[in-house]
Order: sequence, then C-alpha cells, then structure tokens
Amino acid sequence: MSAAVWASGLRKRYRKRQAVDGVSFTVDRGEVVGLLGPNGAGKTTVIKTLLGLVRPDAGEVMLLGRPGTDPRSRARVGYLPELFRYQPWLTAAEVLRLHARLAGVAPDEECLGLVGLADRAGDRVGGFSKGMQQRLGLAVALVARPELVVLDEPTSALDPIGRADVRDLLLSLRERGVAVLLNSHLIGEVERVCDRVVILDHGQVAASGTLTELLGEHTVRLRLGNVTAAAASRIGHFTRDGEMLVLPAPPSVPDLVADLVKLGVEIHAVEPSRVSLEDRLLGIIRGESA
Ligand SMILES: Nc1ncnc2c1ncn2[C@@H]1O[C@H](COP(=O)(O)OP(=O)(O)OP(=O)(O)O)[C@@H](O)[C@H]1O
Repeated sequence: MSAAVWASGLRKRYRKRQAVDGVSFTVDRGEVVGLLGPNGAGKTTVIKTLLGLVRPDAGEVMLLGRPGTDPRSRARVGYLPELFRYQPWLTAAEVLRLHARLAGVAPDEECLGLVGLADRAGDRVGGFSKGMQQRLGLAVALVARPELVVLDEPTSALDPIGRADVRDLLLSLRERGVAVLLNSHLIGEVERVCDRVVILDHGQVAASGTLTELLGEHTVRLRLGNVTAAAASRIGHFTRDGEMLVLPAPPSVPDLVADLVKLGVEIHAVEPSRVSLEDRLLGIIRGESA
C-alpha cells in the first residue's frame, strides 16, 4: 500500500526567510510520526504545505497514494490546526455535523465520546474552555473517519488526563491502521507514542529515524566512592550529572564493576540508561554530534 505521506524536496520562502529548505520524509500507514524542532523550524509550514494550505516554491507531495492536490486524497485526511476557532454560536454536535457535511460523509457519532466531550454535545462552543475546544478540534479531525490524521500541537491546552486520553486515542488510531503526523513540543509525549520522529531545524531535516535509531546510544550511570586516578583511567571518558558519573555503556558492565572493585572503588549504584529524546533533540539543535 502507498505511504500515507510522501513529501519530497519541499521548499518555501517568505520574503527573506527560507521557512522550509528541501524537506523530504514519509509517513507509512498505521505509523505515528512526530515532527519536532524549535520555534520557527518550519514544522507548521511543512504541515500546511502537505495539506495545500501553503503553496510550496518547490517539491512534491503525495497523500494516500494520490497527489496532495487531489480532492480525493484530501477528503481522507483529518487535520487539527495549531490555531483555530469554531463558530461560537454552534453546539459541539453542530460543529461536527457541519464538518462531516463539508467532507461529504455521515458524521462519526462516537467522535465526541473519543475525546471526552459526549456530555457536552449540546453545549455552545463559545462557552468551552481552551482544553475543551482543543478536544473538539480533535473530534473534528476524526469526524470523517480519515486514513491520515495531521495534528498540529494537539495537546498544548490539555490537562494531564486530557494528554493521556490523546495518547490512548493515537494508539487506537494506529491499531486501526490510521497514519498520524504529530507536531508537538511535548517531547515526552512524542517519545511515548511515536514510532518515528523527524527533527526539523532551520527549515531542514536535521535528523530522522525510529526512536531506537535516534536514541540508540546506551549509557551507564555510576555512583561511586573513593575513585582513585587508576580507577578514573579505567572508567575513561565520562560526564557528571550531580553525584552520578555518566559514561557510554562499556562492552561489559560486570567487567567494569569487577575492575573498579579491585581498584578499591566503592560502588553505590550502577544504572543502565538511554539518552532521552529531549537531550538528543537539544544536542541536534545545538549542533553537537551524535
Ligand atoms: N505567513 C508567513 N509569512 C511570513 N513568514 C512566515 C509565515 N509563516 C511562517 N513564517 C516564517 O517561517 C518560519 C517557520 O515558521 P513555522 O510556523 O513553520 O515554524 P514552526 O516550526 O511551526 O514554529 P513553532 O514551533 O513556533 O510553531 C518562521 O521563521 C516564520 O516566521
């Protein structure tokens, strides 16, 4: 089956600013892909280009096996914009019916339940809190049973329970084979739900891959006492995190510990760990090598 998103060589310039500078990536069916990067990296511009809301200067987009400009592919895409406002005089159910009608489908009645708004269906949107509006935005993105869902900052206004609900929702979409492209600054969230991430910086793809590919470097954290010069040289290169020494995982942790004990070092703690996505992202943005 064709990829849900296939984007190649996207470029977009606003006057003097090159917002997107040769971006290529794919999202496969049933895959949750996170789009990460600092403010102004070009994430929203890329998303809008995919959806035909911004005309690229160069590049090509295929959605669900058809050119991105084809209305038949767009009808199968759900979108939650970063900034949106629904008609405040409509009720939540009316907003959904309107969007289903625009998409030419019968509304998915379960949508409001999926986002925890079932009991507010008859309330006017004008009286909704920000988080409730964002939940409604998610329901609108899902109302036409899309095969690809593009979510621009879907949880920025949500409380922790709302975020956990969205996580479950994304996982259930993936189970149904729906592809998701997610732009979020909440890195912990991306790390929990995404199969793959694409990191943008200055309009370019700075890194992309599965979490294992990006975070593959395992480290060991040691809390030690009585570290002699000989022990320090056995440990090799390390950084400090409070009282912990952090070093690249050696080929054999037991051998390292045995050697340190022989050298008279007191071992208080040995913890295997992996670089967090947040640290990796910061490293990439600051131009540190992997
Ligand atoms: N309509 C526009 N007119 C002029 N410049 C724009 C426009 N839209 C975006 N830009 C510029 O393009 C660059 C990329 O913006 P974009 O909104 O895509 O970034 P982003 O990664 O989504 O940022 P954020 O995380 O802050 O939402 C920025 O420098 C921005 O100022």
